[in-house]
This record gives sequence, C-alpha cells and structure tokens, in this order.
Amino acid sequence: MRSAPRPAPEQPIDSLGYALARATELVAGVIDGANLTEAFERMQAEHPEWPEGTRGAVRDLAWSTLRDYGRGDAILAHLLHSPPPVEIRALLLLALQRLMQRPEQAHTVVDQAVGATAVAMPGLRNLVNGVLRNALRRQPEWQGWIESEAQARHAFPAWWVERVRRSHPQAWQELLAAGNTRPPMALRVNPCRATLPEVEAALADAGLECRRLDNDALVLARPLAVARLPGHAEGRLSVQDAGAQWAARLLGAQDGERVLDACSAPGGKTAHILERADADLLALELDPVRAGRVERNLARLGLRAELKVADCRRLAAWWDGRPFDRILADVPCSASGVVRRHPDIKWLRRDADIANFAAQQAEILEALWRTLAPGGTMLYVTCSVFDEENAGQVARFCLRHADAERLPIRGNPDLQLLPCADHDGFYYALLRKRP
Ligand SMILES: C[S@@+](CC[C@H](N)C(=O)[O-])C[C@H]1O[C@@H](n2cnc3c(N)ncnc32)[C@H](O)[C@@H]1O
Repeated sequence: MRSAPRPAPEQPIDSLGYALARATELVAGVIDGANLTEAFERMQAEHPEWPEGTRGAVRDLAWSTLRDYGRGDAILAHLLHSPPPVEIRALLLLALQRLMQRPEQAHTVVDQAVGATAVAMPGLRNLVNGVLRNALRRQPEWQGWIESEAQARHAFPAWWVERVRRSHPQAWQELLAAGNTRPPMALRVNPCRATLPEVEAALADAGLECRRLDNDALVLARPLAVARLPGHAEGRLSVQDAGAQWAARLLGAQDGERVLDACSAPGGKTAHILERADADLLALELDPVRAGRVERNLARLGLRAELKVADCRRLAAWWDGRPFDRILADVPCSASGVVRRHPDIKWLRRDADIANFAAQQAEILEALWRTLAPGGTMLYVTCSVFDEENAGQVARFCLRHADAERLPIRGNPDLQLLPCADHDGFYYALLRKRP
C-alpha cells in the first residue's frame, strides 16, 4: 500500500495540474496494489477544504484512467523505451486519458502534466514533456495500437474477457462495453419517513431530474454529491443501485419473521428489508469497521436490528440455535458486476481469485443452510457476472442438498441482471428448504 506523504502540489486547487497531481497518487497507488475507493476516501478526509469541483475532477480523472488502463498502457508501450517510476507512469496514463477524452485541450493537458511533474519529481519534467509531445505527434497511430491487443480493445485483462465470453456467449461484448461506462446513481425511498411522490417532488424542487423504475428505484439523470440530496441526512432516502433494490423485494420478509442478513455491510439491503417489514433481523458482518457503517446507516434511517461482528461460517460464534425464516446471503464475490464503480478491481484481481471466491461462497452457503428453518427461504446474491459464482454455484449447491428447492424469479430459475444504463450487474437465486 502506498503511504509515503507526497509534497503538496503548488498549483491552484482548481487547476487541472492540481487534479492531475492528486489523481497521480491514486493511480500510482492502484498500480502498487492499493484499493482505489479507500485511498480516495482517505485523501478526501485529508482535504476537507476541497471544493466539490476539485473532488469531482480528481475522482473523474483517476476513475476514467483506470477504466481505460488497458488502452493507455498499450499506447505507452509504443512510446517508452524503459519503465519509468510508477508516479510518472501514472501521470502519463492520466494525461493520455485526458487527451483521448478532450483532444481539443492537447496543449493545456501537456503543460499541466509537465507542471505537475515539476512539483513532484522535477528531474523527470523533460521525460514527461517528451513522451506526451511524441504521443501527440503519433496520435493517428493510437487506434491501431489499441485494436491490436484484446486487453486494450476491451479495456479488460484477457482472462476477464475470456470469462465474460464463457459466462455470456450472446452478450459478452455489450457486457464488457457497459463495464467501461459511467455508472448511474439511484435512490431508494424510505417509506417510514417519506412517500415516493414526496421525494420525487423534493428532487424536482432542487432541480434534480430522475426517473422511476418498476421496482420504485429512482435513477438520477446526473450523479451528484450525496450531501446535496434533499432529505438524505433526514433519512428520507438512501443511495443504492437499482439492481440491488431487488434483494429486499425478492426476499419478501414479513412482519415478525426472524431474518438473517449474513453479510450485511454497509447495510443497504439490511435497511431496505427493515423499511419493508417489521422483522426481527440479525445482521452479521465480518469486518468490524464495515459493521460500523451498518450501524450508522440504520441510525440515519431510524431502523433497528441486532448487529454482530462475526464470520457467518462459524455458527458457534454467533448462532443461538433458533432457525431463521428468511436468510439473505449477499456473499463476498469478484464484484465483476460493479466494475465500472471500482475500476481498480479488474487490474488487481487475478483469474485464480474467482475460484477462491467460489470456495468461500460455497462454505457460506453450507453454514447458513443449517440455520434455515424447514419451509424457510434463502436468497443468494452476488454482484458478479461470472457463472462460477452465480448459476454454477447454485447448481452445485442444489446437487449437494436434496432438501433445496429452487423458487422461480419472475418465471425464470434465477435472475442475472447485467450492467446497463439503469443498474449494475447482480445475480439472484431463491432457495427454499423443503419442510
Ligand atoms: C457484498 S458485501 C454486502 C453488501 C451489503 N449486503 C449491502 O447491501 O450493503 C459482502 C460483505 O460481506 C462481508 N463478509 C465477507 N465474508 C464474510 C463472512 N464470512 N461472514 C460475514 N461477513 C462476511 C464483507 O466484509 C462485506 O462487507
């Protein structure tokens, strides 16, 4: 993990050079193996003075550069004779990304990138200047360089492309393309505090356009800072992807039922279950820091659950032996369905990680099944688009458990949502334990 403090950039806080310097730290951190979202959260906490524009610019530069990392990398391979320091590699990738997005700003981008180098690594100013000017001269060749490599063409590692192709032979190209778009921002209304029309009216009054989907998720026309959402602090609404808003509906918990949310943080689905039913809910979470987020989310929304920090596979550590009527198993997974929100993961994950996730998911399913009451239902959820974690996982589980019965979802054996303009990629399967 990258932790060495970097000299504060001297450019004005609202300049492209400043945003490039900060985004360079983030992208270099990911090249070294760091988690992008966590690094950005830390950086924001260190800079409470940042105006929204600066926050947005740093985020946009880092996120879009990592979404397109495979492309920038292919271009750089033709322009560099030896590997530069990681910060310079990151800065060059950012500048190339900006040049692809805004070719009309070519000279500003080069000047600001060179300015950012002058502050952080003055000795490498000439290198950055030379590589970027050469890049501009050779711009007509970029497309050919990108097209000649699968990793650059799709902006995904080759193993990922192969896995998506195997899992979705009909839709793999659209799926990969959707993974490189900007994700939508969707809201969930808390019916304990407001009605849908009230929230829609408040959004309209604030000049925020949105559309309602068939599961009552509100998709905003343009994402914005959470703090600017009217009613968020008061718990009238939450930010939650529209695809994730199927979980509580499909689980269908009723008033008074005993419900387990086995992998609960940050608590979006926990809260949604409780907004829909007065259930006796136990929320488990392995990571104590993330468990704190469940607590804060429920408090903001005025909801209550029992929360335990525990590994859901270790029943002795948390289960009192009373069976659950419904279980939500929103298991840890590759997150391949939400990669456009976390573009670092496609470059940090390895193909072998998927088998490890699948093994962990199987262990979780085995343990939780023992806690489900006969006649009870378990909803298995991932935010993955890989078959091994989804339909393949559930098929293997059903082969091992003669008492497991699949309940259809909207007339199908399961529900695989693929990322699109409305929502992210999710997988849902509903299992009933035969009485
Ligand atoms: C996909 S996220 C859950 C998202 C959450 N359900 C929501 O909608 O906000 C999976 C969560 O499971 C937690 N986790 C991973 N392994 C676990 C385990 N063995 N027992 C309990 N929680 C686990 C992770 O820390 C992570 O917070």
